[in-house]
Amino acid sequence: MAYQRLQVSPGGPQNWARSVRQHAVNPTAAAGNVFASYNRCPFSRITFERGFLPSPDPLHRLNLCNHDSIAAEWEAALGDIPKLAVAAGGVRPGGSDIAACGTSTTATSRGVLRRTLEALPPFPVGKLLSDAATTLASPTGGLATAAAEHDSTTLEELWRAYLLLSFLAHAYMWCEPGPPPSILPAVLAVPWVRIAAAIDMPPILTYASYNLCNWRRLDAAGPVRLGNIVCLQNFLGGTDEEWFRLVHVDIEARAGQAVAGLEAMQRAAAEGDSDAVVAGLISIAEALRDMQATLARMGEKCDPYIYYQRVRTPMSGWRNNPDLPQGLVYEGVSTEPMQLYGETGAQSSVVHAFDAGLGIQHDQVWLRDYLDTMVLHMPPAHRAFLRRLATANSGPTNVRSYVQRVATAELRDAYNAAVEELERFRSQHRAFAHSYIAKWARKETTGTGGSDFMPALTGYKDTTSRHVLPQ
Ligand code: HEM
Repeated sequence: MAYQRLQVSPGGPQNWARSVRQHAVNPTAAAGNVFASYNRCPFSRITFERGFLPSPDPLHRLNLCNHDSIAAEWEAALGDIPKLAVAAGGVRPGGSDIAACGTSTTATSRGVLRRTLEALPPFPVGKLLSDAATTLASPTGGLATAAAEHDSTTLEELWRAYLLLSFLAHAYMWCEPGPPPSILPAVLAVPWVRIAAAIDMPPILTYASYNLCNWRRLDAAGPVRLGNIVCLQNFLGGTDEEWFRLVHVDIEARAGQAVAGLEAMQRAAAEGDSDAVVAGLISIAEALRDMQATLARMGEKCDPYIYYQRVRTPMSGWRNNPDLPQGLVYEGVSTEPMQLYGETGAQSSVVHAFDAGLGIQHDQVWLRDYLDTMVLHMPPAHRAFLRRLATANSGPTNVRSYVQRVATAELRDAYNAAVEELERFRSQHRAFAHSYIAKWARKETTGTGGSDFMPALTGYKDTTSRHVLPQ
């Protein structure tokens, strides 16, 4: 299936934004902009130590649970997902492939998982939003300071609520056997849309909720590295799912050494500081080598067959997904189905940031459009960061142009080494997409992010290598 054809859908990439605007009946709607404000959210600081991962570390549970029994009930349901999924019969292996082979059931079933989630009391969304608005108006500004202490309701709390509702909704959709339902019940849909709107995110499982907000350190003083991190939340659970996610978190942290210096590198280009530009380029190459070393460890504890059969399905969305060709109706929000891409590494800001820093342009429209759409699934602070990097490319801060103009061997070699490492990462990653997905698919399949992924990943890799500068 050609990716270009996949692009044509009634939903459109802005469908979620439009629906959210129309239906977010948020009593604190005026405060919506406050919640999405860049300098107060846990994603606003992009650091050398942890890159795009949030600071402080993600919340383990809603603080509201301390004095709200209904919030505690929702957290308990979240913790029970792996158990409920097993009791209900587990995910449908391999997504729509099995349906194509005629071995799945035809009608959507309502097993114990779906029945349990439907019976939850209304999520305390109004309380969370009004508490957050109050805290943000306070002198501490919503940051987790000593004064705010652990029980303060902050933006972190809204991101935790986003994770909670995203996992519960995707468990409802995908963690029972048989075809998925075409309607998400209001008990899940309404609070999910409202919380997502408040933090300016789409109501779908994103890389931010699946990976960025989903880890804790075993030794709180130790590094964010494999061996010292575990997941906060799983769908089915088990080593393979946990490891798949933790490899992403480790990669995000390792990228920090380079992404946090990208804007400084661009400024150095404008100031003609060649040594600083070379240093920035070397740090990109080093970060990419570290990222490859971590990605190479994926197979240690995440088996390709288990990944394909069990880990992958719950990440799926409802756009370009043959299981839900019309999309999904969010009951209580709209009677029109929404079409949204599922979770994918393409929503990580790291590779987008390196593309921007190195001036790599994906000229083919279908490749560029897909990455642009993935940016809409990132935290607002990261979108703003990528916009700044892209804007800088139109002036003297463009690093690639600077390297071409000054043309010393040292600059060119450092630039080419960074581009070559990015191409190696993409090439290695493409091989993983083949051995973890394409190899097992019995018919053409799309990524959980909805792309025709093998041609797309080849395209991104080839475009990258074409940016190596001639000697
Ligand atoms: C077994 C491991 C992995 C598999 C099977 C896999 C699969 C995929 C697939 C299928 C896509 C196409 C988009 C879609 O979902 O439709 C994709 C895109 C992407 N993934 Fe992964 N992925 C894996 C690990 C990772 C990791 C660890 C990262 C690191 C952050 C990552 C970053 C990306 C990026 C940046 C893209 C966009 C394409 C590009 O810019 O080259 N992936 N991945």
